[in-house]
Amino acid sequence: MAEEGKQEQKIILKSPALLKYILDTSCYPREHEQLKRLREATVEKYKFWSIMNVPVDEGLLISMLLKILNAKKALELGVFTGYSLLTTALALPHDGKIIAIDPDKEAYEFGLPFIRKAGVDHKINFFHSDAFSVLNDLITNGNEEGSFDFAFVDANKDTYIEYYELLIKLVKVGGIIAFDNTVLFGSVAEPEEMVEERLRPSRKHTRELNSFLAADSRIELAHVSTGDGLTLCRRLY
Ligand SMILES: C[S@@+](CC[C@H](N)C(=O)[O-])C[C@H]1O[C@@H](n2cnc3c(N)ncnc32)[C@H](O)[C@@H]1O
Repeated sequence: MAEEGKQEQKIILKSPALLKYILDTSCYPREHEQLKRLREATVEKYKFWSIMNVPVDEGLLISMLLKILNAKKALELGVFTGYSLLTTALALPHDGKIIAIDPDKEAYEFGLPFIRKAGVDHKINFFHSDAFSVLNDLITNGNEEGSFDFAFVDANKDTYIEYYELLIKLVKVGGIIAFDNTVLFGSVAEPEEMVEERLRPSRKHTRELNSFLAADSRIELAHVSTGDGLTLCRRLY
């Protein structure tokens, strides 16, 4: 299927066949019906750009992580059509809350009917905005420091370190900040001249982020080989 082919481009496993095996055996059969419909509708409308949706294996991991954390309050930076947002909304309890931020309202509204059908839209507060201003506002005017269990960052790569400095204040001690695309199609490990020119700025920012996080004593770190790379940062103090 076309959408499976797209996810295979994110492979960091031994072979595309191995990823297909994992997706077919353990992931697609476990995918919530509305997530599957949202994923298929996104492929239909956005074609190549549907690759921006978080892949199914990563979604299942995020869902389990949220439940292990007993998370009630989450932040999401970069919503697009809402695959990771719906994943998060399904994993939080009935009274859970998510602040979701994206300057692209049209893509969010495209995914909203699937979120509504899943019965979890009441948990979401969508901000049609750049993430930086909302995060600053939550700190300065919202008195929200130390109140979030989980933050998922899947937005513009050039300001991930700036987002991190705000998010480390907003998540509680023991809470998790998760950064997506931290291997960036494998480009982080390739010499710059081998990387497509359009990817080079994001590759540079992602490499800087990875080194920065690895050296930061405020967090416990796990760089997880799923999807396009998922870095989990658990706030220690
Ligand atoms: C990779 S997509 C997010 C995919 C989404 N997590 C999913 O699973 O479907 C990246 C999104 O980041 C958004 N974005 C770009 N700049 C942003 C910013 N400054 N603040 C918040 N979101 C931003 C884009 O509009 C785009 O929808």
